[in-house]
Amino acid sequence: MAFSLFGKRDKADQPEPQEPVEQKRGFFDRMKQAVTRTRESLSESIGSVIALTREVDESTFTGLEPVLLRADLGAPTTAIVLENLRQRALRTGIQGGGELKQLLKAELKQILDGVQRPIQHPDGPPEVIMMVGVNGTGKTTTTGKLAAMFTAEGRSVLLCAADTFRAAAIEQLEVWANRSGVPLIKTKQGGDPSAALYDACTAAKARNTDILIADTAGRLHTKSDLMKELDKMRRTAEKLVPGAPHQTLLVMDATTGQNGLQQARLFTEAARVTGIVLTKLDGTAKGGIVLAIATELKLPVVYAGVGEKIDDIIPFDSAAFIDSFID
Ligand SMILES: Nc1nc2c(ncn2[C@@H]2O[C@H](COP(=O)(O)OP(=O)(O)OP(=O)(O)O)[C@@H](O)[C@H]2O)c(=O)[nH]1
Repeated sequence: MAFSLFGKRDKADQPEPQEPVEQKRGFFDRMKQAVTRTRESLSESIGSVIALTREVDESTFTGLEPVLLRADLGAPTTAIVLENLRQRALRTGIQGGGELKQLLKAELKQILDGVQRPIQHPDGPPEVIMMVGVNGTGKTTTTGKLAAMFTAEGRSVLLCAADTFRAAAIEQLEVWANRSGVPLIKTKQGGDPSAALYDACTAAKARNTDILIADTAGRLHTKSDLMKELDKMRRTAEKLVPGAPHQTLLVMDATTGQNGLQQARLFTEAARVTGIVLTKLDGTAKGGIVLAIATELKLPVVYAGVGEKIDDIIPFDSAAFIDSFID
């Protein structure tokens, strides 16, 4: 197995390419842009708590609680953050609000870092990635964006239209495939998604394709026949490619907040999810859901969707997120 961060794949005989400084800067700026709404609302409310803070005491934490809840950290995560902050504040004997803000940032970053883990890539191609999730979260769009991103990084990509349920999904993916110039394996609407995946795995092996991404139909964890279908897809991939699917990415819509989290919790248990893609981060003031995902799902956010265009996806970086989240 080759290990690396941020979805970068290192070929055994090549030194791992460093992420260019400008590219990192670009990701940082785009993250900052994407969480503008969350930051603005948070900064204002944290600002007013801090303005009242001559000395950090219990009233400071009481003041912070609704602020974190409004940013959608959720009750359990907010309670953990405040308790840890209280302990840290006691230990370090901090005084003013400025120091408190730095401690809060450190606390939040630690939560995110705690669930980050290197992506385990297979020793040889193809790497199989399955996109799963409830309806309308952005699976097809994200599949298209990832295809473009990997292609731009010099990897060969094959797409599999395994969403044979939604009428327009195959055509939609075809449009994305054409945009980034990658081949697509599809079957007709209503066809067996596992059969499409079987063909795609066979083709990816024969063509020595680096990455195969399968877009699957939106489903609820409560639909047991559809969850079984996902399981069948997994088994089909595994039969043809050792260790496949190497990544199962749950696509979550950031704008659905705590409701989405509840669905995701049950989904991750059933579908062996390895990481989260958080879409529509650009459209919400509730970016704190990232922290709730870390504490409650114990899964890393691997990519963030920050718009509807083909390049509106960024590898998730906890430092960039926290710096963008709290000014
Ligand atoms: N603003 C914004 N919109 C997004 C993002 N990702 C996806 N969308 C939009 O979300 C809508 C749904 O996206 P799809 O990719 O069709 O969702 P899906 O999960 O494949 O849908 P089903 O197959 O029905 O489950 C589309 O209008 C996308 O343009 C994002 O990161 N930001």
